[in-house]
Amino acid sequence: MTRIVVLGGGPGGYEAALVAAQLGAEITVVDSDGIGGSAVLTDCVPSKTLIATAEAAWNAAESRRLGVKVRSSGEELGPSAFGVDLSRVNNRVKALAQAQSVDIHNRLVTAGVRVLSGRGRLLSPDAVLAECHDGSEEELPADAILVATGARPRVLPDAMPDGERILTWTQVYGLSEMPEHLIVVGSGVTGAEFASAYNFGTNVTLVSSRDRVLPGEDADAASVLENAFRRRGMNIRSQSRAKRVTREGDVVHVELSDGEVLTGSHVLMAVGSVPNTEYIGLEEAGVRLNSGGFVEVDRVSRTSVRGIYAAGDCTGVLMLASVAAHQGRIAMQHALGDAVRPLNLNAVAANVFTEPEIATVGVSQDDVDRGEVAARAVMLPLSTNARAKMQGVRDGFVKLFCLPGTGIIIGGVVVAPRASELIFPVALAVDAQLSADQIAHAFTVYPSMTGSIAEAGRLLHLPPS
Ligand SMILES: Cc1cc2nc3c(=O)[nH]c(=O)nc-3n(C[C@H](O)[C@H](O)[C@H](O)COP(=O)(O)OP(=O)(O)OC[C@H]3O[C@@H](n4cnc5c(N)ncnc54)[C@H](O)[C@@H]3O)c2cc1C
Ligand SMILES: NC(=O)c1ccc[n+]([C@@H]2O[C@H](COP(=O)([O-])OP(=O)(O)OC[C@H]3O[C@@H](n4cnc5c(N)ncnc54)[C@H](O)[C@@H]3O)[C@@H](O)[C@H]2O)c1
Repeated sequence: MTRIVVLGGGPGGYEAALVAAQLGAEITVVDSDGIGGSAVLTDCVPSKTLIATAEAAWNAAESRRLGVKVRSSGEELGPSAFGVDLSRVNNRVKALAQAQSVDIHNRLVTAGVRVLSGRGRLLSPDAVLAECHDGSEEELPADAILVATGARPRVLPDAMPDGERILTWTQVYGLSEMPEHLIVVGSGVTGAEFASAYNFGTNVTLVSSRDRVLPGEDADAASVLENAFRRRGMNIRSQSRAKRVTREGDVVHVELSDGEVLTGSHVLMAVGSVPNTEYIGLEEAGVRLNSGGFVEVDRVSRTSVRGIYAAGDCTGVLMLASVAAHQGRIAMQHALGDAVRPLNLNAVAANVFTEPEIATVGVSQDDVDRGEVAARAVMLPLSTNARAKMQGVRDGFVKLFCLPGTGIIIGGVVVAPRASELIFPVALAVDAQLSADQIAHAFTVYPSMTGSIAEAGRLLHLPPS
């Protein structure tokens, strides 16, 4: 039986373990912080649970625009009528994350995977040492090793988190009361999502080092989001870098690189991640890391050393739970001689869970504008969509990209509430190489937001020449 050892029990590691068990391998997962990894315990699952509360609060507050009022008093409910019990919210967040971790642990054990709680380290390209939390040590011989150790928040030396008022995103769930004034440093996906979630009931200032929020996303989408943020009272400081963060009793000061000092009650540092690739024997085993410390891998998750694979955030390849899981599964399929489809980043769907959400798949407007891809594009604002009007949706659009000659769909963007769900037909079209005409031809429900996706397909139709 092929022996596989996985370092790390996040989506990269646990999804790989499930595939390896199904393919008949003898598999051990060594995980240091809890099965499910950061994705389940500190990052993806907790943040989306927090955002679910923010979304519910916004919908309630906005409901008066649709005619909802308090029955007994006859009063309309404005945003000031709603508050958030952060202690209750965070208890729910932590309980849900823990339960999800237990579920995954049970799935692994049921599938026949051995789970060791502790830290793993490579002794050689074919052996791992597990230093278990119960004080024991075990040497695990391996025919193949998967490194899926993830990443952790980047910490700036002049902005050391104290876990109380200067926080990383893993520490916010310890708060029991809403911050009076939250300063979010960093306007990447993490910063934007937290700024959006707290933009209900809290003063939020977003410090963005670039000229717009979400510099890596579609510029039209980022501009819609920025307008929505400002409309709800968020203070956005563009082209501002945080140089130093200090605490003075109950207040925090954020010194910007132009010398200005912002004062708030709490700071959330969202300035990126660093990979967990140090002190685990990678370089000693000959595994090549890039200048940022990420493990170099090819499209079937092989590292520079035969028999050692890597998956997920420790590789720095599109840091998403879905991509980590995919890389992990591919690694096991390759290691165990199953059929493998190499990773195709052009078909990855991703979503920014802000209000509104921004979902993307395939080529981007930037790729087209830079001339890297030839495409025809169409953008349809949701303001023309009947369902959006009925639902009181103010912001959003659908954008599709197709190849100029064949009309094959190669990418798209949806900005809308629940864009994460609406992007699926576009992702399917990209993966299955459907044409704009095929999208246009499929029935959509009337009225529905997806009607705008089909309409965008119709707008891309070329008349016979
Ligand atoms: C705030 C935030 C929100 C996010 N939201 C989303 C989202 O909505 N959707 C999405 O797709 N992605 C999201 N992501 C990204 C997603 O969380 C990561 O891409 C995902 O966690 C990567 O999975 P992984 O398995 O590589 O690593 P992780 O989930 O980090 O798991 C790695 C595990 O390995 C353990 N480990 C480390 N070193 C060792 C060792 N030596 N031995 C044993 N174990 C070790 C770690 O403790 C951890 O438990 C979010 C990220 C952040 C920061
Ligand atoms: N919904 C999701 O799928 C989701 C959510 C969160 C994160 N993620 C993933 O995690 C990865 C990391 O995202 P991220 O947003 O954590 O990191 P990031 O590196 O993408 O963004 C960090 C931002 O902080 C800025 N910054 C750095 N130092 C600064 C300073 N001193 N002052 C002001 N700004 C500063 C950077 O310029 C950058 O724009 C991404 O690949 C993302 O896709 C995904």
